[in-house]
Amino acid sequence: MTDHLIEIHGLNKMYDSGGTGVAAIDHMDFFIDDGEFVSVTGPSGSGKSTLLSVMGGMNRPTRGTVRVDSLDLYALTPEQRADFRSEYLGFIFQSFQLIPYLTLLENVTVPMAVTGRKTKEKRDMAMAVIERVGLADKALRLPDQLSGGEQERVAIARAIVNRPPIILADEPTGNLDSRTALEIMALLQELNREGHTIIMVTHNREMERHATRSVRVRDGRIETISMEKIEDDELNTTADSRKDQPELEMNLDDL
Ligand SMILES: Nc1ncnc2c1ncn2[C@@H]1O[C@H](COP(=O)(O)OP(=O)(O)OP(=O)(O)O)[C@@H](O)[C@H]1O
Repeated sequence: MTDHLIEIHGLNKMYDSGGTGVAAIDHMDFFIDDGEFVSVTGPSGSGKSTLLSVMGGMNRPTRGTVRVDSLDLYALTPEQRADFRSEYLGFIFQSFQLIPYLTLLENVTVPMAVTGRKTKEKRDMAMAVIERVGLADKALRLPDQLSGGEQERVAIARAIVNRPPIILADEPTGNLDSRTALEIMALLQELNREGHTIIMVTHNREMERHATRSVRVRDGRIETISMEKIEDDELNTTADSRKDQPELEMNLDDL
């Protein structure tokens, strides 16, 4: 049994780029504990998205292991890995990846398609997370009838609807203005406080301070990694910087 929720050992990922190998991940070792909110920052092309997809069981590494809750992800069969993903992971992408012809409610219901839950139960669970992210009055709208920040909240609602212990977020604020980005970060912090472990990839170092620990990558390697949680007073600074922001319409207690 491992003590860490996620363990990365000797990780390497090569891509074939016109006959030349590109090392998107060039030997990484680190771990993430249950309850952390880890930011992964680094310049464009440094391997952040590759790392997230490898950690999410979607991109087989060339060498090394990824263990989640002591499961060796790439020793599983593809079916076992798919089951693992639906049980353990919620994904949030920069581009939202909402289905344009489905309502917000239907979009959030999609990850429950394979859960065998009854239709009413799925609808109730979807509505609970939609309320949670402050969009109950817009549940029957289509994605293009929502603002960018609202679409991001739908993407978050969809990611948490199956109550996964781990949320993987790839540039969750990349398409948002700074005020909306802060609202989204506040929502991620709330989810983290309630027990979701979050790994967030971002090129924006401003977002790093909202996490409890940071990993900086460059050229596929770890440049720096903070081993200690970011202190509470630093997080309070973050909270202070949000004082001027409007109250979020969220019911954070009912999940
Ligand atoms: N499918 C692929 N085939 C070949 N090379 C790839 C592929 N995906 C990524 N790469 C290369 O691997 C390296 C790391 O890419 P990756 O997308 O992981 O970086 P990133 O830090 O997420 O970048 P960005 O911030 O621009 O999204 C880059 O050199 C990229 O060109």
